[in-house]
Amino acid sequence: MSVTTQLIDNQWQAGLGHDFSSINPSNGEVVWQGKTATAEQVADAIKAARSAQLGWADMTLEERIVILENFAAELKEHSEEFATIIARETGKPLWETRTEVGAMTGKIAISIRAYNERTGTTENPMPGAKAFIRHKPHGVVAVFGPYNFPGHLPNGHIVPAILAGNTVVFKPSELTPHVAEFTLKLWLKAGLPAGVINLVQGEVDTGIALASHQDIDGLFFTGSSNTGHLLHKQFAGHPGKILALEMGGNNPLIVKDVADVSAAVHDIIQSGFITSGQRCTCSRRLFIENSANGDAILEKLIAATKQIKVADSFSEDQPFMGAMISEKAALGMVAAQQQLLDMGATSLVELKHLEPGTGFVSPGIIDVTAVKDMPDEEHFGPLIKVYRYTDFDSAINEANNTSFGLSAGLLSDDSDDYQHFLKRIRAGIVNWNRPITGASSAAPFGGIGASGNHRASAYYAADYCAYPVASVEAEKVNLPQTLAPGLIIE
Ligand SMILES: NC(=O)C1=CN([C@@H]2O[C@H](COP(=O)(O)OP(=O)(O)OC[C@H]3O[C@@H](n4cnc5c(N)ncnc54)[C@H](O)[C@@H]3O)[C@@H](O)[C@H]2O)C=CC1
Ligand SMILES: O=C(O)CCC(=O)N[C@@H](CCC(=O)O)C(=O)O
Repeated sequence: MSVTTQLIDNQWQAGLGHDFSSINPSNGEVVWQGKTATAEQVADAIKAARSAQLGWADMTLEERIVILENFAAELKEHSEEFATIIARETGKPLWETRTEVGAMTGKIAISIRAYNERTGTTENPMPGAKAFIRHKPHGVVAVFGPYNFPGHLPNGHIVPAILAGNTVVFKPSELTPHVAEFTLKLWLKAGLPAGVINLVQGEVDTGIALASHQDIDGLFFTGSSNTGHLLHKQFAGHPGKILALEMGGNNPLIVKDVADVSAAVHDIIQSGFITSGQRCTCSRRLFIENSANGDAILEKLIAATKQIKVADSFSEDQPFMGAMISEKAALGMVAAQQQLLDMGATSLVELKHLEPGTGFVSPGIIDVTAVKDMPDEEHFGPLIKVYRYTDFDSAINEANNTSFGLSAGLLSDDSDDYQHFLKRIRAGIVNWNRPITGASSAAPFGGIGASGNHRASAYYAADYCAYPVASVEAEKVNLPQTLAPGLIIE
């Protein structure tokens, strides 16, 4: 049972709520056990963040950067241990969790650049005074993280938030408590002052206690669209609080006239099946032309999909896909596939639950061209839904026929096609002849519609971590040479 579950004011505490645990989805082993934070512990964490905030913001930017860079050094030093913890708790292959730790490390330098470029201080001369634009932190912000990148995605909110002078109460996914605990241990080694990042762990009730607390100034969320919508409703009537929502997608990838069929198949697989389909950017809908080229791509895709290696995170011969996050998630994908089959879809490669008690599934492809009234749902796993099309514009229209708008892509050798697509497609990430996953931290990252609330993360996270302050300043009060008409001051 972990007694280092909650970190409040740099003091580790056991939770005082109920038991919860995390399970390695590759083999059912219990990875971590602890108790949830109660509403009182959440309130204590917010109080600690509030007490620390002014002191933290009063430090110079350079002083805060030293702590952040120490954290990057700790990540580097403990990278293998950390990648192993992420792999055990999520089921992702080790090669992939190593890249997750790398992305966390890279986030520090990128956030510093973004802070200076997007929210730094600018000074402009004006007659008898100076005009300044500065940025100030909001205060205490809550950060909510998802399970699929339990290190990297919360880090994408936490690093820019504290860099800007905010303090944080972090509520990770209940499926990945060990990753969160290890992250905070590294922050402590980095010399983080008390109260700057507080960790509260638990399930939905802990999340509700944090999100609904009066004394937070904002909430940065990465997670499902359903939860994001609940939070958005909860924040209605609080225009003074900042809410950044990074949610899911029902992302389309259109393929049209490509000479290199193998390259197209590679990009389709990277888009649809990486992380066992558990990336918000994964393509869920694949549009393939009714043509000889389309047939060749589909045939090769089916053959390559059947050969995708699915195995344990630590297999010597590393797999492309590990287990999904849980057996429940795996069975959910089998049920989603069955629902589509019942609606008239045709299975091209069956997604199968591979081993009872684990999250292992094989990747699936299903042709949904004949299905009327397709549900506009994010199926968060390795199932590609194929739509055959004859007319490019109708494919683009159908690609846009979703309430989401996170990522979208076109595979085509014709640049005119891409210009046509780029103008019409509605999404925050639009790629051409590249996978639609693997977005860069050095670019804005966010979607439109049900995918977000116009507060893009990654490079633009700086924008929601601080508010602008415009000032006109002069060293002394000066009487203007010319007074306004009708004004006499003697
Ligand atoms: N747009 C983006 O940047 C990304 C979006 N995602 C999305 O995240 C989802 C997968 O992550 P999950 O962990 O399943 O998301 P989730 O929405 O279930 O959980 C996210 C966080 O919210 C908390 N939570 C859940 N219900 C809550 C409530 N009623 N009140 C307050 N807190 C609550 C959870 O405990 C967790 O900490 C997928 O839909 C995926 O598309 C994942 C990665 C990136
Ligand atoms: O937040 C960033 O620094 C960049 C965005 C990012 O890392 N996106 C990844 C994973 C997001 C997800 O789907 O869970 C990606 O686009 O693959």
